[in-house]
Formats: sequence, C-alpha cells, structure tokens
Amino acid sequence: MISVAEALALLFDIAKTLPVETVPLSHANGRVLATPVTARRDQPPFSASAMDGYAICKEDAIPGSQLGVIGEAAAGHSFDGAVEAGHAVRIFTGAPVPKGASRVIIQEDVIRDGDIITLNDNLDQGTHIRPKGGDFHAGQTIDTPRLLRPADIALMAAMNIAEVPVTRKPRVAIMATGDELVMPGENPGPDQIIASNSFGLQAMLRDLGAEARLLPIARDNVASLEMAFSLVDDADLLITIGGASVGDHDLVGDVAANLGMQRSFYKIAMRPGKPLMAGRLKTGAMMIGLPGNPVSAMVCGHVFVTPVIRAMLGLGQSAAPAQSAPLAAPVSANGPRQHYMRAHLENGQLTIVENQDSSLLSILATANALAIRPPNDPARNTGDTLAYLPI
Ligand SMILES: Nc1nc2c(c(=O)[nH]1)N[C@H]1C(S)=C(S)[C@@H](COP(=O)(O)OP(=O)(O)OC[C@H]3O[C@@H](n4cnc5c(N)ncnc54)[C@H](O)[C@@H]3O)O[C@H]1N2
Ligand code: MOO
Repeated sequence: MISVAEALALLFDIAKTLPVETVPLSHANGRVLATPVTARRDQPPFSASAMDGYAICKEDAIPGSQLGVIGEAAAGHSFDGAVEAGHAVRIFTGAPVPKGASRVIIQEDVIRDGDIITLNDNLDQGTHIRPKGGDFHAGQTIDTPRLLRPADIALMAAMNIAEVPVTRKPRVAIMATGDELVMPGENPGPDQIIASNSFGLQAMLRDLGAEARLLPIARDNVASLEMAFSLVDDADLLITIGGASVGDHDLVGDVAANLGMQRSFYKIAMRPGKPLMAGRLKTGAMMIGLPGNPVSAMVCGHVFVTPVIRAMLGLGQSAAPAQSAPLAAPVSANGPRQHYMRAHLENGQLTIVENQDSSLLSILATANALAIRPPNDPARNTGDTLAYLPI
C-alpha cells in the first residue's frame, strides 16, 4: 500500500488546472482569480475630504482666526474655484478638496455666523484630506492565484473592473453505489439505509467552489454501474462512493477498468480510507473512488478531494494545511496506517474521541479536528503535540 503523501502526489499528477472564463463582477465572489487584474483609475481620483467641515489654507489654522466662506464642495460636486488665505469653503465628506486648500477643519471646531467662521481654541491636528491615489493607483494589480472574498469584490469594483477572469468551476459528478441505499426523504425498506455521504461530499465540494451533481444511485451490478458511468458526461472529476473493497459486491474498480479507466493507484496506508482508488476515465475525467463507510468518505474528502479541487482551481498543489496542539489525554500506539482520528479541539487542547468506527457520522459531525497519527506512531502522553486538520 502506498502512503497518504504518495497517493496525494499521484492525484496531483492527474489533476488538471481548469481553463479561464470571464464572469461579471457580481458573480466573482468565491471564485479564483485566474489572471491578474489591473486598476483602471486612481482611488480616490482626487484629493478628498475625510470629514464634514471647512477647507482652508493650513496657514490659517490658528485658534480664533476668522475666515470668509466663499462656496461649497460636496461629494459629486466640486467647488469651481480656489481657496486663498482668509477664505474657507464649506466641504463635506468625500468631496474634492478645492485648489489651494491644504486642511479641513471639522465643523465641530468652528462657530459659524452667516458667511464668517471663527476657529475654536482646541483645533484637532489632522488635515482630514485623503490624498489622490492614497488607496491605489491606476495600474496597480491584484495578483493570482487568489480566492476572491467580499473585500476583493469591493476593491475590484472601485478599480472599475466589471468583468473578472476566473478559473472555471470544477464540474464534479458524485456516484453513490449500493443496493442498500435510498435517497433522503424516501421510505427505506427493512434492509435499506439512507445515502448520506454523497450529500456530505456535495456540500463540501460546493463550499470549495465546485459544481457538484449527484448521479442516480448505482446498484451493485455491472449494468447499473455502467449506466451510471455513462452519465459522467463532461465532468472534470467523478467521485464514486462505496463498492471499493474486496467483497463480492464491490464492483466499482472492475467496472471502471472495463470501461477503460487508467488506474493511478488502489489502496493506501490510511485509516479510514484504505480502499481509495484513483485514475483517469476514457472521457478524460479524473476519477476518485472513495470507500463507502460514511466517515471514510468524508475524511478522504478532506484529505484528498479538497486539495485536488484546489489544484483544479489553480490554487496550487498542497496538502490540507495541518496545525498542531497538545493532547488533553493519553492515546495508545497507532497501527501501520496513517490514522485520521476524530477529535475535539477545546481551549487549545486535543481530545481524541474514543470510538473511531468509520461508520459514525454523529461523532464526525461533533468533531472539529482530525488528529493525524503517522504509521506506527508510539503511544502519546498528555501534553504531547499532535498534528491535526481543522474540520
Ligand atoms: N475483508 C475485508 N473487508 C473490508 C475491508 C478489507 O480490507 N477486507 N476493508 C474495510 C474498509 S477499511 C472499508 S472503508 C470498507 C469499504 O468498503 P466499500 O468501499 O466497498 O464500501 P461498501 O461496502 O459499499 O460500504 C461500506 C459501508 O458504507 C455504507 N455506505 C456505502 N455508501 C454509502 C453512502 N453513499 N451513504 C451512506 N452509507 C454508505 C454501506 O452501507 C456499508 O455499511 O470495507 C471494509 N471491508
Ligand atoms: O479504513 Mo476503512 O476506510 O475502515 O473505513
């Protein structure tokens, strides 16, 4: 069996970065910027007042001095003239600072009587002027790759960028397999359970910025699996769930091979997740075959599917970023497979959940970390540091 790191490297070998498409700015949040974008103007495009008050020459900023108000500048309406010594222009936040003015006195520091203002004794020291280009200059770029967040959207809007080049969303088809599965909301027969991890993975993929659709559940026979494989269409990635192990009804690998899947690997030294498989289908789609146990499928989603989707989006080829924390209680020695143990991170300490059965979704749902135990990791004591993945 290959290691987790070897499996991830083989997945990256077949994970292609997807092409670029252009989307309107209002659809760019959560997408990955694929080529740098450039500011088309300075911001602010003029020296702007940061406060409501009076624009004056800084030499006039003397407590008690009296100045004549000669006009007004508001946001969107500049004052068409110049300020000279002894003069002031009424100004509002966001307005262009008139020519000649070099300081804004806030209105709280002024007494106005008709068109005469008298400056108070305790003037605050700020100029209250935002310089032209003080936020960004025309030509300034936002570099790639970058997962766009709301603040980036606001920045690009201010840069007057209406169309954004982003990596196309990965199209993922998810195929649950098994005679025992029915969809949530259906009436299961006595031997049946509800398909669950297909929905968990779909949610995870959508969070990552992929388009994820569920194929019809494939039954444990060749014809049904072939039918489901025929629906992969233009997907960039097929994720199968279940039917990956060694039982008589575990047919996914054989059916995929008969349909021309070029296998990269099968079985890894990981717990849960041992029967993981991967390869490339004849359609060109990458395939990742996940084990059926719900926790195994979801853990493989964090450890393998997430980095693969990030690679497809152009965010680089890197493993899920691990952190580390001390143990709150001792834990026994690990076996030969790298173990991703459901754990709780509380007050900076990791507590590993006792029952690590890979069918227990209720335990996965309350865990917030996967503690990583390397193969044959010895027993650990309270206070020993362990790596973990936040989940
Ligand atoms: N003799 C051996 N038996 C098993 C081995 C082994 O090495 N030798 N490996 C075990 C390990 S590890 C795993 S993991 C499982 C994986 O098996 P499969 O990938 O073939 O999964 P299934 O048998 O189809 O299902 C396992 C389990 O998960 C349930 N399941 C499947 N799909 C879904 C779904 N979409 N939603 C919810 N639950 C699902 C299924 O009903 C089974 O209970 O094999 C071990 N066996
Ligand atoms: O290793 Mo399996 O993946 O126990 O659930």
